[in-house]
Amino acid sequence: MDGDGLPDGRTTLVEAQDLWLTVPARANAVNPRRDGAAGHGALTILHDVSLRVAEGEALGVIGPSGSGKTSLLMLLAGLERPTRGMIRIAGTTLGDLGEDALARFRRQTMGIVFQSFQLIPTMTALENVLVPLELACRPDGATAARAALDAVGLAHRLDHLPGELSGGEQQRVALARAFVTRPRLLLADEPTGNLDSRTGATVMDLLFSLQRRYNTTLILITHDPALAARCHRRLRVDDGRVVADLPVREPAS
Ligand SMILES: Nc1ncnc2c1ncn2[C@@H]1O[C@H](COP(=O)(O)OP(=O)(O)OP(=O)(O)O)[C@@H](O)[C@H]1O
Repeated sequence: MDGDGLPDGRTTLVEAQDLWLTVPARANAVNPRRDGAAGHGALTILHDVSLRVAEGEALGVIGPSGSGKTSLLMLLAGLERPTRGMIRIAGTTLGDLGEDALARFRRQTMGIVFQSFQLIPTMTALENVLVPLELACRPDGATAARAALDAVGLAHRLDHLPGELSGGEQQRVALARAFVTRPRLLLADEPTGNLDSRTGATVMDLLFSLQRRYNTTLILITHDPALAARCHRRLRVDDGRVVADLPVREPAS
């Protein structure tokens, strides 16, 4: 079984329980919080965070700068390990996996979109989108990558390097790369943060349309209240804690 049932019959895809993230004090320069939770001078970035996200749900994560949103996303992606607590995604407990198994699980289950696009600069758009397909040993890789770039309106830019594309185009390549393996979970960290508002709106229309088309579970970090309002639910984080979990609502279109 993939996950527990929620009261309304939906399946839980992502579950986090009592997550703490603590780092040595000297590593933190921006928002030090010294509560000694993990020894003298340790900084606790996340405190006792729990959440559940249903399959197909879009969750917006909002909160002030430095409140811990990206740190939470890094834990959910398995790119960082929590100091305490449990994360279960699609029935798999991340803490049970070693690094190789975790990387494999991440490739099979998740797509990640970053504010800074994170494309490989020496590879063309097509080659960038091919990377996750090749790692998954997909024999139809080239066809799938072309179709994914077509779906984001970039069929005519397959052979261009990221440096030859605009910011919005680069983020569309990143979306194609994230969705090409049809991940069950898409993690997006301020995907429009480096784009002007008009380009950002186009990228987000595309992201939500792909999310709905594939029934992808979405966890979206955003500073933009209008984007958060397009999600089914909003989680407000402040000072490393979840301070509000605003209930399911009809998302704005
Ligand atoms: N590896 C680390 N070592 C030390 N401090 C860290 C580390 N990662 C994050 N922090 C600190 O944890 C706090 C939360 O950072 P995080 O990037 O999660 O916040 P955020 O809510 O995403 O902020 P923003 O909206 O500005 O991107 C910040 O004070 C940051 O400096």
